[in-house]
Amino acid sequence: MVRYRVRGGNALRGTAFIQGAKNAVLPMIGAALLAAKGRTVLRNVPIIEDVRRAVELAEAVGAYVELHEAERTLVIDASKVSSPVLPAEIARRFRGSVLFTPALLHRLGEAVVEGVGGCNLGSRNLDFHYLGYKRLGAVVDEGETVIHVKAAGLTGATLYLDTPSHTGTENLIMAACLAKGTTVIENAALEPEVLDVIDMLGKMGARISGGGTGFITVEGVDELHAVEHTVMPDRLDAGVFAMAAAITQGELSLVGTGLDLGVVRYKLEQMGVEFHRQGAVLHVRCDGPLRPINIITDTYPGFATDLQSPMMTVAALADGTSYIHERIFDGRFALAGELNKMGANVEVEGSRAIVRGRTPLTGTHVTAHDLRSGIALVLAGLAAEGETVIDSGYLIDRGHAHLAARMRALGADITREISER
Ligand SMILES: CC(=O)N[C@H]1[C@@H](OP(=O)(O)OP(=O)(O)OC[C@H]2O[C@@H](n3ccc(=O)[nH]c3=O)[C@H](O)[C@@H]2O)O[C@H](CO)[C@@H](O)[C@@H]1O
Ligand SMILES: C=C(OP(=O)(O)O)C(=O)O
Repeated sequence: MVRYRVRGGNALRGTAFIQGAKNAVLPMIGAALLAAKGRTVLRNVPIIEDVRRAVELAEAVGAYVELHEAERTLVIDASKVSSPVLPAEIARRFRGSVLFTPALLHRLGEAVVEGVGGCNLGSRNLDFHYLGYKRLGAVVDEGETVIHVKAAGLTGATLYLDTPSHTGTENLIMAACLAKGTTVIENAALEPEVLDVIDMLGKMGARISGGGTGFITVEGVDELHAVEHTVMPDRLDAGVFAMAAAITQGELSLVGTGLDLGVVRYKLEQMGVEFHRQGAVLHVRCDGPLRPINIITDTYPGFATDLQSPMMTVAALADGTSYIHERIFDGRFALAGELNKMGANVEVEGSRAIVRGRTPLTGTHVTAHDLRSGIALVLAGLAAEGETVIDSGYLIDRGHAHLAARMRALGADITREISER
């Protein structure tokens, strides 16, 4: 079992190197399997557990994969993909497994999904994915545990998503790329990671327009070819490091952020955190008390739900009462109980949380219930008095690469341990 141990009180200072985006690299690995010939090269790959699971899953269906960790580079040869089965023991360990379905459908005419994992955040339906496949001509057998999707060939259609699902949009784009004719996806997701995937698919030969507008048009092509692509920076990793500077009264230069932090930056600025861009480097510092904040999570360009938990930690350290409204997931407040064990005062009422700060935080033994509550507890540990022990660190490692080493380089007192239980 992986465990993080954090001793609080150190201000974080220095240069923080931001990793490549988890939520872009996973669909890109799925996209690489669409190329029947050649080798795909992905650069700036974050060395996280989800990528390791995606590599295992790609190998399980017959792809040849090299993960060069030091070079943060993946080489994928999908020419020998031969098994339609996404085995439960790998697929149930991460959400990104759902992104392998379109390639298997196109390459083998079927996909057998033995399970899909991911953070436990309440209901996480896949009905938009399966309804979309059906409208493109696939047959979907939804068994109790195994889902079997079959298609002798897909044909373009007009698709509508009730809400702009992130992986749903990526999956339907990938399904439409090699379908016959034109597909229109209405109410498509606008996330920058989706646009990065569209960029890669375009290089592969796909004909996709409308990315970032909510209405995506895909003209089907006969084949896609292997390409080289550099994964965009992880805006969630960047947000966490910005918050780490804020709550430790530190000063960080974020390198690799590339994109603007958007609403996260504006919210932190409202709390009293200062940002300053110098060319490609984003500086963040805080040397005064934090003000309370109101947050409403939403799809892009709204406040990302994946930063809601880390922001709850920041709010607990602000002087006054903050309000958080979680609108994407119906079970994403597991952090509250753990933060309260450390001395926070967080009250949850349905989809809303009231955070009464500032209360001094004291280190104790806490549990990560999902990736983002895990990293939020690391943040709490950085600002707490004494030692915070966080289990299970595997969940944090699902999405943040070399976290302890990167934070230690900035002055944090944090270790990653492998424990017996
Ligand atoms: C690997 C990946 O990219 N994960 C991200 C992706 O997850 P994921 O793509 O799973 O999230 P979605 O955008 O699909 O889900 C958002 C909401 O829509 C609902 N829904 C979704 C699909 C569907 O077919 N039916 C349905 O009802 C879900 O139950 C959930 O309440 O976007 C989430 C929301 O930004 C992020 O938290 C995750 O980090
Ligand atoms: C919810 C998340 O991930 P996943 O969709 O991979 O479970 C996340 O990254 O916070």
